[in-house]
Parts: sequence; structure tokens; C-alpha cells
Amino acid sequence: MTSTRSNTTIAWLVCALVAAAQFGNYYVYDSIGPVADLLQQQRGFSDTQVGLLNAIYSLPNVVLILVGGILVDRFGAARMTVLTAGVCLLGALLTAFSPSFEVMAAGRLLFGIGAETFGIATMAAVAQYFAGAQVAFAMGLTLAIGRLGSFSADMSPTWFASAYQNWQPPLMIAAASAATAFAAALVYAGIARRHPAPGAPAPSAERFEWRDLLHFGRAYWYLLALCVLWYSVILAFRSTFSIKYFQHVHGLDLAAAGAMNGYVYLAAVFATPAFGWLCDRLRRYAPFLAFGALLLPLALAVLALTHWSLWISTVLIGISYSLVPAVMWPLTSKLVGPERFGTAIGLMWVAQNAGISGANLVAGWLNDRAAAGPQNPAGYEPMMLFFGVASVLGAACAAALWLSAGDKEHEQARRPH
Ligand SMILES: C[C@H](NC(=O)[C@@H](N)CCCCN)C(=O)O
Repeated sequence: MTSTRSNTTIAWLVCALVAAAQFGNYYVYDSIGPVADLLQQQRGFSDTQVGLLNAIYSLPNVVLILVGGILVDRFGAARMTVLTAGVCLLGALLTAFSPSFEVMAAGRLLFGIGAETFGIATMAAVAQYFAGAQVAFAMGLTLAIGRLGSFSADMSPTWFASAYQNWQPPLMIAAASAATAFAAALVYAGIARRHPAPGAPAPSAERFEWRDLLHFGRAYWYLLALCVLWYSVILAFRSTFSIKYFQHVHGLDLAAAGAMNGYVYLAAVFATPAFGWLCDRLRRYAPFLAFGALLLPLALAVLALTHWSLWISTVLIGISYSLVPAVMWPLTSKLVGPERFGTAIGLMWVAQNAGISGANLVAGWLNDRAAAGPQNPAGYEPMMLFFGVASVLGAACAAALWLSAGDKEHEQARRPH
């Protein structure tokens, strides 16, 4: 009894440390947008250079994140969390103290290499300490604190207004949050050494076999396809094009369009753990995933085909953005064994990073080709059709997943009690 209680305390301590580390990491990820204007005014960076500072995060991960996932399975979540948090800190410091654009880009590259593998290692940590019970709630909480990091970076020009006289202090604040993440990772690794997770596989010295990648079950491949389609649409639309779409098609000014977009993050801070808790309580995952995936094409249809209040589509996207991640990652931990969890997520994120880059390029190309803009709002229709079709395909994959692995017995099969 006492031992169960102390295991639970340790699990929640690990969850809190992982969440603190996620906060710092997501803050650094979103720290470029708020200084973009200062970088242009004070350092003469072009739009392409500013864009590259974020693109360079995803590009290497189209390949490297798979290696990262394999390393997490091989060397364990705790060691990889510390290592990658250290790489992220170096990247953030290089970015903040860069004398030139090239060094700043190298800093963002280093940060990207560390951050995605850090994401897998921290997720594996939570999956191992909460193997079975409450895994979705715990993952949802860490994700929510990560989203709070993104929201804080967006709000930093208001919260740290005096730092925004020059491009460098905001990036030093970002480096300080990377240092906090590193400290949290060190404390977590210390705890993991003394109190290993009950669900942790022993670090394996087995040689990696490429053909092992094909041995995941059918449900996993549906999940991977959903991950690519859903994240590609939601990130390419919400992080890149939605603000100008709201301005040009729905007549909002920049501040109102930005705020409308930001509410989705804020909603996710509260709703992600709440949905995780609900799934754990009802012990059902796949039906919730299918419902969340279906809300995305519905929201896009409301935006593109009706003149209904923008609040309706924002609420629908907000629920989808909270529900799908709240279920997708815990469900992955139930569909694959703990010894292959890192590899499974790594493979998903390889395809996801390629999909996000591709969706951004295709949507931009469609907009340019149709001359989309304030004078020609109809020019956004091909982009919306593209996002609509991709999100319907994503919802179809979620439905197929529900049919193939979403029955009650299957979803609870890996529960230890
Ligand atoms: C957990 C999940 N993260 C990812 O999918 C990452 N590959 C990309 C994260 C980019 C922003 N930090 C998520 O954030 O929902």
C-alpha cells in the first residue's frame, strides 16, 4: 500500500518535471515569431531568412527523428531527455548570442535536432511511469503545460514589454527557459536512477533492424496516417495561413485575427488534460480520436462554406486541437510495446515533419497560383479544398482505426490491472 502510494508520488513528480521541461522547450520553439519584426529592423533579415529560422527546425527531422526514437529505445528515456535538453540549451544559447544569421540558423538547427527527440523521450517517460492507468491524463497535462509555453512566448511582448526594445533580450529569455528545461531534465534523470519506472524496458543492446519498422500492426499504420494528415492540416493552416485567411476572407484586423488564432492554444491548455482524464476514466480512446479528427473537416467546411460566426469554427478547431493529441499519444503507447515506443513515435514524426513541410509548400503554391489576397478572397478556395480533402482522409483513417483496434477489449488489453 505504502509502496503503491510512493510509486504514485514519484510518477506525479516525474510528470511535473517533464511538464516543466516541456514548457521551456515549447517556449523556445515559438520564440522567433515575436522577434521577427525586430530581426528585420535591427539585423536586416529578409522574410525568407526569418522563415528559414523555423523551417530549419523541421527539415533535419524528416530523417533524424527516427534515429532519435531508436536512441530513446536503446539508451532509455531519462538519459535521452538530459542529452537532448542539453542540445536544446546549446541551440538556444547559440541563437541568442549569434553574431550572424548563419550562426543563428545553426542554433535553430541544433535546437530542432534536440527538441524533437526530447519530445519522444519525455513522452516515453510519462508512458512508462503511468503504464496503463491515467496515461492520457498525465500526457495531456504535460502537453497542456507545453502549450502554455507556446502561449507565453506569444504573450511575451506584453509580459516582458521592456525586453522588446532589442532583438537579443527576448531570445535570452528563451535561452533561460531552455536552461530551466535542462535543470528539470537533470532532476527527473536523478529520480529515474533511484526509482526506475515500473513500465520501463531495460535499455537494449540489440542491433537495430530496418525490417522491424514494418512489423507494427495495422492499427499503428492508421494512426501514423492520421498523425501525418491531421498535424499537416492543423499546423499548416493554424500556424501559417489562418491569420491572413481570417483577415482577407472574413475581414478581421491583424490583432483580432491573431487573438482568434491564440484562443485555440489557450483552450488546449485546459481541454487537453480534461479530455485525457475523460478517456482514462471511460477507458475508451479510439472513438474519441475519431470524433476529434472529424471536427477538423467540419470546422474547415464551416469556415469555407458558411458566413457563420468565426467562434463556431474556432470552438470546433479548439476541441479537435485538444482532443486528438490528448488521445493519439496515449493510444500509441497502448498499441505498441514499451520497448518499441520511441521507434514508433520516431517513425510517425518522420512522416509528420515531411507532411507539415509539404502541406505548407502546397498551400502556399495554391494561394500564389490563385492570386489569393484581400482583393481576391476566392483565391483561398483551392487551399481550403486541399485542407478539407486531407482532413477528411485523416478522419477516415481515424474511423478505420476505431474499427480495427477500437473495441473495448483491445484498448484495455495492455492495462496491467
Ligand atoms: C506532441 C506533439 N508534438 C509533435 O507532434 C512534434 N513532432 C511537433 C511539435 C512542434 C511544436 N512544438 C504535439 O505538440 O501535439
